[in-house]
Amino acid sequence: MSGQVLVVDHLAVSVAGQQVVEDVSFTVPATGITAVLGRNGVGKTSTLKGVLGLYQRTGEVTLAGERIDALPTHKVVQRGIGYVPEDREVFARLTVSENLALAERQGSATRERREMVDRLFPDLVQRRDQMAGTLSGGQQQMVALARVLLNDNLLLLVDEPTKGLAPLIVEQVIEALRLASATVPILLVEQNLDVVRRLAGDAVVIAGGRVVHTGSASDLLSDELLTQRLLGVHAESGEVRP
Ligand SMILES: Nc1ncnc2c1ncn2[C@@H]1O[C@H](COP(=O)(O)OP(=O)(O)OP(=O)(O)O)[C@@H](O)[C@H]1O
Repeated sequence: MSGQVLVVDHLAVSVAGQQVVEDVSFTVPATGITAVLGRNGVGKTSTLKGVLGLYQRTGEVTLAGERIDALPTHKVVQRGIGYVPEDREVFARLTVSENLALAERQGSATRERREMVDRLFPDLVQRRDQMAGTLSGGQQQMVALARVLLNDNLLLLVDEPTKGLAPLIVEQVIEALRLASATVPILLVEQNLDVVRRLAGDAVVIAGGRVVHTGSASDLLSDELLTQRLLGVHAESGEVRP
């Protein structure tokens, strides 16, 4: 396989008849974490949903060398894209182990994968009989990540995993993402630039429905003027602003 797991070429995305992503092109390397950055409402989430086919899209999307842009969402997922949505979305009134059991795709989860997930998230092993709704935000994020790691994915799309979490919990999520990214490449939407600096190899910046910058995340974030211009924030001061 080439060095890219995902190639997005001239993707346009519409929701409720309105175009929310105009023309987005970028590639995702087959290893590590690639960050999608941009001010609020520029279309980061819609880009992920366009790749998944949840929103109507045009353009070319190629996963591991095969076009997936004409496929319905369930086929995209079967080809090997795991999605961790914003706000985690665990089944609150089911236990941790029930949440995980429901995520296992037929023929994909193996004993080795279950053991790997148990090794990555020992906290979840201890809490397997706890209702997911009573977990902390960070633990819920671990459930959400564990669910996609149970399956044999080529790529994970992870949307704002640290949103609304306390700093200590953010540290746990960073560690979980770091461990997860050693097993599968991740396309990460993230507003917290400290998290991006610590995790991401590459960054894709969206503005006005288009990609306005691609390149090394650390090069971008070490360039004060560029970060300020593209994201409206000084690199060392944390969150991307509207
Ligand atoms: N389901 C929807 N119905 C109507 N409009 C939508 C819907 N989803 C997204 N939009 C609109 O599309 C635009 C892009 O939204 P999107 O959530 O993709 O941006 P974002 O960059 O992820 O923003 P944020 O950082 O706030 O999560 C926004 O103007 C938003 O209001």
